[in-house]
This record gives sequence, structure tokens and C-alpha cells, in this order.
Amino acid sequence: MFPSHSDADAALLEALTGPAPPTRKTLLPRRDAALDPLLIAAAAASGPNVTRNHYTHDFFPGVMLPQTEGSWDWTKFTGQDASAKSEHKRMAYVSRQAPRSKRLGLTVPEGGKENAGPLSPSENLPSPSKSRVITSDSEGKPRSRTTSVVPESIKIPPGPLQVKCMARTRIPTPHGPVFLHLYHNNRDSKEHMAIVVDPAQFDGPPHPDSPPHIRSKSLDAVWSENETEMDRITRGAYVGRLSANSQQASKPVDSHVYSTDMNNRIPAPLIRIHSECFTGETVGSMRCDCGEQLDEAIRLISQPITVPPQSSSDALRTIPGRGAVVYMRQEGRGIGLLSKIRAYNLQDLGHDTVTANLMLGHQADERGYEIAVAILRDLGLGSKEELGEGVRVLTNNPDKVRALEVEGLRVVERVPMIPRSWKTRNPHLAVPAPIARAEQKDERVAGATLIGGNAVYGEDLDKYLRTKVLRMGHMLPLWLEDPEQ
Ligand SMILES: Nc1nc2c(ncn2[C@@H]2O[C@H](COP(=O)(O)OP(=O)(O)OP(=O)(O)O)[C@@H](O)[C@H]2O)c(=O)[nH]1
Repeated sequence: MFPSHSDADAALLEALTGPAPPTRKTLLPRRDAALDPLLIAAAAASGPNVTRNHYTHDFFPGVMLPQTEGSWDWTKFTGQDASAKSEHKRMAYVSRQAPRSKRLGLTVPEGGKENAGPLSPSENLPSPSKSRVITSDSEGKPRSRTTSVVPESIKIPPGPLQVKCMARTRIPTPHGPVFLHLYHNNRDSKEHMAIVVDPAQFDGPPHPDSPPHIRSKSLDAVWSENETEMDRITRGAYVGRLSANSQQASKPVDSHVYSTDMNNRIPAPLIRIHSECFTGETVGSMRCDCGEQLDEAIRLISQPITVPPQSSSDALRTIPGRGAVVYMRQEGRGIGLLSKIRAYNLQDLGHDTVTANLMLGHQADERGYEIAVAILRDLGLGSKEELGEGVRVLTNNPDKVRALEVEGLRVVERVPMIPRSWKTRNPHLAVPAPIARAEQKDERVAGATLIGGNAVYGEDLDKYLRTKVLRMGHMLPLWLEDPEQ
């Protein structure tokens, strides 16, 4: 007999989605096997049983308790465990699923490494994957640990510093669209990023009278012979605006070539090297202005640029803003989040940000800019070797500018970053006027945690900025003392 329409539909649905999960009615109560001395003897005689589908059948006291589940060493079981009894731990005979390598029938060669990254969706679109390595302990028992396996095709060989843009995507922000680039390098294991502002790229190839697109050479490169267009597009190597109707993979860029004429007429791209600050950017801390600076940098870079006319008969023209924020994972000026949190406590005791670092055995600033400059070079920005564009750098930190130049960046101008609260603040008020008004009306005052947020302000921030000016040479007028300065 043929199934009715509804039966066929149900069968098709089950084939596509798997069997429906049991409903409350059909759910059977869990039945743990009783403690059977024969079972204990059998298990003790043969050890943990490893089969293709079940890694081990074993006794687990307190099974289902997260702290003991799966971590129990059955060889320690004596059968008379007083503490287990007193804690009313249950004993259950349970099966554990085999590791993925076993279930998939992958061989584990001597030394432990699996022969393939099983999670790689395609050889052409490789990504580092976590993999279980099976080793054995001193008693010969199998032990597994997780390790990161980087496929050959994306490994960056050791040697001179190299950076590689692993993927790029469009991110809409309150200031306009940006392209987020994720980089790997052969110096550290951090995923540094570049936030590229260049919306002109959405309109197709650059106009002959427009600046070149800001593109990553390593991203646009061909990674392997059998790389497909779809692989390239998926990792972000496409041109124009990606959509269901527009899917054009990019071509490799040999070098970034710039028209000198254009270089002379439009300002150099605006860039910022920004250091990660979890507290300022995520928690909304008002101990520092990092969240606000990240937001302000993207806002400033996104401002349209006025191009002066070539001749008196030409009209003024504006082009979209262009530049990049290189987002370096250098939390706490390179000392890491743990030390920064400790430094904050020392600051609460009355020490400033520099002294707190020194008290913890760190330098005031432990950042290096080699990788940041390599990322900019990959994007064709500020390169001295190629006929690249110089850059304007958004910073108040003169040491940063010097360090960037030492690393080979062509800096044509330093552009200051004035704290927002300093722009709007009446020197006689403790908080900026718009913020004070909002607080009076009991409105929510947006912090700068989120891009597009408001200004950060407060006593802690004042102290922090003051130290940056007085001890770290940051080039900001300390208007609190002399607003006319
Ligand atoms: N150790 C330490 N790091 C801090 C503190 N406050 C912010 N940071 C970190 O400082 C870094 C930002 O550096 P800043 O010194 O604020 O500024 P800069 O990058 O040198 O200079 P600008 O370009 O002008 O912003 C981020 O990594 C923050 O996590 C602090 O009190 N102690």
C-alpha cells in the first residue's frame, strides 16, 4: 500500500531533518542499571571497553553531576568508597561516545596526530581546526588532548615577518560600511584585525580619477591551484558589493600602484593603530577613552573627502572617506588584561597608570608595531618600498608615531584625537553640558561601549588623560588647568 500524502510528507520531513525529538508523552524515564557484581567483575576484567560506536562502558559514581561526569578514573574504584557513599553518589553503568576520529574511522598514527582536520569544510577553504590528539599515559591508557591543526596551505612559514589576511567581510556600522579583515601572522598567535573604510569599492572598479581601492594583497592572492571562485568569495576575495546577484571574485594584486596626481590632490588616507581594550570597548569603562577613540576613529575616517578641482572649470567633488583602523590585540598597552586589572587596583590606591605598570614589573608601554605596519603594507598603505601612499595617523602619542616610522611606515601627518568630552565641556562644569542635561532629564546617557555611542567622562578618565599628557608625552592641551591653552 502506498503511503498517503501526509505519511509521505512526514517521511520526507524525517528523512531531511531526522526523527522528531521525543515529546513529553513519549519520553521514557532514565533507567540506570542496577549495580550488579557480575557486571563489575566483567568490567574490571576487561577494562574500559572500546568499540567503534562506544568509547567506553564503565561505572561512573555521581554520573550526571557535571563535576564528576566523564572525569572519573574507574581504576580507582574500590567498591567500598566511603566518601562516595556519604555523598550519596549514584553509580551507573554508562556508555561514552567514541572520539570523532574513531567514529569516522580515521587512523591515528603513532605520535597521536589525526591524519586530517575533520572539520575543514573544503581543502580549498582551509581553516585551523581543533583536533583531538590521542596519546597514552605512562600506564598505556589512552589520553586525549585538544590541539590546533593548521593545514599546510594556510601555514605561514617561519622566517621574516609575514602577515596574511585570512578573511574579509562587510560590516555595516552607524558611520557607514566597513570591511573587517582578520589577519594571521608568523610572530604571535593573535588574530589582529584591520577595519578598512573604503565604501567606494561597492561601486565597482575605481574611477581613473579616484584613489585606488584599499585592498589586501594577501587576501586577493591565489592560495592554491584548485581554489574555486566560490572559495575566494567565501573568504572575502571579491569585488564590489556581494549579494545574491553580484558575486565576482577578485584578481590577485601584484603591487599597489598609485597615481601621483591623485596623491597630490587628495589627503593621504587616515589611519589609526588601535590597541585592544576590553574594559573600555566592551564593558563601557570610563577609566579610559579607548571605546570612544575606536568609535571616533571610524567616524573620522568615514567623513567624505573634498577633492579640489584640477582646473578652474572643474567643479568641487567629494569622494567617500577612506582609511583603516588596525586593531591590535595588545590589551593593556601590551601587558595583558590580567595585569591591567591588577594595575587598576593599584590606581585606586592612588598610583597613576604608568607607576601601576612599573609596580607590577611591566614597562609603561610594552607594545611593538612591526605587525601593525606589515598589515598596513599588505593593504598598500604607508609603504616606503612600493609607490604607496603615505598615511595620516590618528593619535596623540608621539612615541607611537616614532615607532611606526622606525618600522617603515611613511607618516605624512599626525592627526590629534581630542576626547569628545573635552570638545563639549564647559571648563566650569564637571561633566560636558549635553551629558549634564541628559542626566538632569534622567535620560540614559550613552557611553562609548558601542560604536556610535556618546562621550566618556569622569574623574577616573580625567586622571588617566592627565597622566597620558604629563607622563607619556601625549599631545593634548590640558584645558582643565587653562581652557585657553
Ligand atoms: N596598562 C594599562 N593599560 C591601559 C590602561 N588604560 C587603558 N589601557 C590600554 O591602553 C591601550 C591604549 O593605549 P593608550 O595609552 O590609551 O593610547 P595610545 O594608543 O598610546 O595613544 P593614542 O593613539 O593617542 O590613543 C589599550 O590597550 C588599553 O587597554 C591602564 O590604566 N593601564
